[in-house]
Amino acid sequence: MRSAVLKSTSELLRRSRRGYSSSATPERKVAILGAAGGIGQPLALLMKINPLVSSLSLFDIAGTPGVAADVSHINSPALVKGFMGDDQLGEALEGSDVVIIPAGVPRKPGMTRDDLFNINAGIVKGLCTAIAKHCPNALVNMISNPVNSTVPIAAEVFKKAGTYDEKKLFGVTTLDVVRAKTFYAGKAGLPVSEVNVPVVGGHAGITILPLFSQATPASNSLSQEDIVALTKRTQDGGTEVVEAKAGKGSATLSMAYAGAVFADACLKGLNGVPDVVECSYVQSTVTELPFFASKLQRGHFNSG
Ligand SMILES: NC(=O)c1ccc[n+]([C@@H]2O[C@H](COP(=O)([O-])OP(=O)(O)OC[C@H]3O[C@@H](n4cnc5c(N)ncnc54)[C@H](O)[C@@H]3O)[C@@H](O)[C@H]2O)c1
Ligand SMILES: O=C(O)C[C@H](O)C(=O)O
Repeated sequence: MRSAVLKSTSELLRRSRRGYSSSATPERKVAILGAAGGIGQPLALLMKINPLVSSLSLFDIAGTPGVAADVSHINSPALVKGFMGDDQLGEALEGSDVVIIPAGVPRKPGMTRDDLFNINAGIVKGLCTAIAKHCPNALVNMISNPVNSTVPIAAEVFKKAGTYDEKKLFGVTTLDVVRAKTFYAGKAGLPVSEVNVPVVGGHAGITILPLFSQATPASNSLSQEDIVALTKRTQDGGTEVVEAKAGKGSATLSMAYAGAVFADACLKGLNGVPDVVECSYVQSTVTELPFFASKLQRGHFNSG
């Protein structure tokens, strides 16, 4: 009996240290802007079942009452509310710890991410202006493309509002990492759950730089041709999905997964969980470029 109690207490402490104990976990509000979209809906589902989320705010220009009603029936702790239209944006954002932005148009075959700039830049500008006003301390996870441009746009909006903190603005490049891990593990015949591959640079074509030389576990079965092919497939991963969807949009399900992984890292960082490491596109001094994706750890995900 005593050993069972000790065992369950130590399990509780272990989970608490990892940020998973409901009694020890701080209340965290997550807002998703663009929550009724192709990424937004499965991302809402994944954030609803994340035990670190206590309040989930789903905002879009249309369709959020239905998504919120649907997701809210899942028996996990997060309280879900839907918000629709500009006049509800402030309330959707108020008190948010993490804001995830998949709002904007996706690519169709033949388009580059840059072709989305004109529409998505305006959407991101409007949403970031509201973030600066209603939750200036939130961590912002930018998914909307072109990420290489929407992140600098967000930075300028926050600078103008006087709320910019370079450690709180992230371009979500996790899908590049997810793809690199999957393709590398498949080719090298390694268990995918044990594989790690850093991806640096940016989030468009040749700016996506998977570092297979730093992949773990290392593989000595891959030739130089294999590495070239893996690099190209990772760089073209988005286009592979856009073409396969044949006009019905770009990656949504794998992106929702990747977005949920990255948001979870942000929440763990905020909760003081040590050793959180993810790649992300951020303001950087790693190269001469003002923004660059690289491995982030302490200092970005928490203040330690
Ligand atoms: N970072 C990445 O790795 C990555 C991966 C996949 C897709 N994306 C990008 O994510 C974006 C969304 O893709 P999707 O497939 O979900 O598109 P989608 O069209 O299915 O959904 C976008 C949603 O944004 C909403 N929206 C538009 N303007 C808005 C506004 N002002 N405020 C709030 N919501 C607004 C729309 O109503 C829609 O529900 C695209 O720009 C796409 O290129 C990025
Ligand atoms: O490729 C796209 O347009 C969407 C996204 O950036 C992706 O990498 O899947």
